[in-house]
Parts: sequence; structure tokens; C-alpha cells
Amino acid sequence: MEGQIRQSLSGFYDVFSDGTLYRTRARGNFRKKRITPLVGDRVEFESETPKEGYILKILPRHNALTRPPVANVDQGIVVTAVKAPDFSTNLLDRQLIALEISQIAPVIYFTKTDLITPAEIAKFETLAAGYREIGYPVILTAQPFEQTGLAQLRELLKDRVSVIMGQTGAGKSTLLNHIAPDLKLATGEISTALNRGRHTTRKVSLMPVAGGLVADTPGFSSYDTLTLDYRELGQYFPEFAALAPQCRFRGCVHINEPNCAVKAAVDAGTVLQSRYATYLQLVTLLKNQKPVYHKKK
Ligand SMILES: Nc1nc2c(ncn2[C@@H]2O[C@H](COP(=O)(O)OP(=O)(O)OP(=O)(O)O)[C@@H](O)[C@H]2O)c(=O)[nH]1
Ligand SMILES: [Zn+2]
Repeated sequence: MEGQIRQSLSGFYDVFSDGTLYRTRARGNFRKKRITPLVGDRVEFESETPKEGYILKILPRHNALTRPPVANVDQGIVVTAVKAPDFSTNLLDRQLIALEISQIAPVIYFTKTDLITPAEIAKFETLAAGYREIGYPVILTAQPFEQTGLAQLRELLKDRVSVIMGQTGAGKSTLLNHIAPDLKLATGEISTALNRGRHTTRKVSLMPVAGGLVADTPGFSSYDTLTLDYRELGQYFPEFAALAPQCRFRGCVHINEPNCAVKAAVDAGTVLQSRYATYLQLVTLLKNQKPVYHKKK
């Protein structure tokens, strides 16, 4: 049979197939090959009863995260407070880059808009327009949890596997409780898991929410070290990557090179200044990072 791992808990994998959950284990040879099935994996399995079965094969993954340990993630909802904690474009951009590197489509959801003035909201609207221009869906409403915003998010969650990420206190649990009020009992679990993922059980699951699946543990933090060459960073800024072919030099890193299309766009105001500032800061960081040495085999 074929199915999708929806939950893992102490060596058991609950595989969803054709409307039924099957409790399975991984065959011994997986451990020998050091392959660990992940929640989100599509698998071939055999099972005579829903209580007992074996995973035979893991089908190719699109991607795999370590935090949370979930495979085949389609999108990351970056829950971002406009205030409390203070908003920072730098932090938002770092989260977007982390998602881009993992090939996960970002969605930006602004929270706590009740804590700022209409004038400040207008500034966020300008910023939101800039991010939409890049191609990222941005959800921003004048008051928190307005139906229009929630409906947009539900539509995006539908038929996709999502992880929720965002700073502590950004409002991740609160948002999920609004999105899935019908899951009262389950959302209690979601918030516990989202609140203190690290301290609770090592259970990982995908919860059915709004016609899609949402990981019950929040996504990696933007402070995870970036392990890439600074020359590759531009690839993870989609608007830079789109302009790069117009730069005069192939392999332009958009810093000191003449006739750089990215710098020209920053000057013209068609690329967000704040994005370029984040880029420069990360380039410096990556250049100063100690190289990771790999032992010769
Ligand atoms: N004023 C206001 N407060 C909010 C809003 N959303 C959440 N909060 C509050 O902000 C605090 C943090 O919200 P949580 O939902 O627990 O945030 P979280 O992102 O899950 O936080 P962690 O579990 O620490 O990662 C709580 O006291 C919420 O009641 C909002 O839109 N407006
Ligand atoms: Zn350039």
C-alpha cells in the first residue's frame, strides 16, 4: 500500500492511506542504512490490520527539515509581529532565506496590528507591497484575525503541508487557534507543542487544518547558522536572482561590481532597500565565518 506518515512517536509511524491510519514500524534494514522515516514522507508499506504494519520503502523526498523533522514541506508561514516583539526586516528576511534554502515557499502573516497606529499600518502596507512584488503572499489586516486575512490563510493552507515559524511571542499559537477553532482539543495540543516543542514529547505530527496539514512543532529559527558560500546568497533573494542576468558581470555578487542591475534597482527603489541591507550584512557575516573543513575520505 502507499500512504503518508502523519505522526511519529517512539519508533512508531502512523501512516495515512485511503482514509485510514495504520500504525507501522520501519523495517530493520532502514536502521542499518541509517535512514529514518520522517513525518510527511510518502511510503510504501504493508499492513494486515491498522494496528500493525511495516514501512517497506520511502518514496523520494522533495525536501527534509531537521527542525521540525518533517519531509515534503510545501510552505512556511512566517508569523511576524508588527510590535511586541519589535519588528525587524532583517529577522524577517533571514527567515525567508532559511525557507528559500530549504525550497519551501514562504508566506508572511503579520500579527498584533492592534498594537500600532493607522499611520504605522500604512508603513507596513508599503512594506507588504514590496514583499508581494517579490512574489511572497503577505497577509496584513488592520485588526488582528479579520476574516479576510484568515480566509486568505485558509486558502493557502489548503492541500499543502505547512510549517509555522516565527519569533517567540509572535502569536503562532494564537493564530492557529483562530484558524482551526473546530479543532478545540487538538489545538490545545498544537499550542502546547508550539509553545514548548523542545520540552514536550518527541512526538511529531501533521495536523489536518483547513484542508491541509500543519506541523505541530514550529519551524527552525533564523539564527541557525547559514552554511553557504557568500557568492550563493543572492540565489535566495528571488528578486536579486531575477535581476542577476542583467548585471554586467556573470557571477556578480552585487556589491562593488560596475553596472550591477541589483544595485541599480535598489537606487531606483524597485528593490527594497532593507532587503539589500540584509544582503550586505549576511555577506559580511558569511565572509567572516570560519570555513567548515571536511576530512578527506
Ligand atoms: N495584542 C495582541 N496580542 C496578541 C495577538 N496575537 C497574540 N497575542 C498575544 O501575544 C502573546 C504570545 O502569543 P502566542 O500565540 O503564545 O505566541 P507564540 O508565537 O506561539 O509564542 P511562543 O510559544 O513563545 O513561540 C500572547 O499573550 C497572546 O495573547 C494579537 O494579534 N494582538
Ligand atoms: Zn549585480
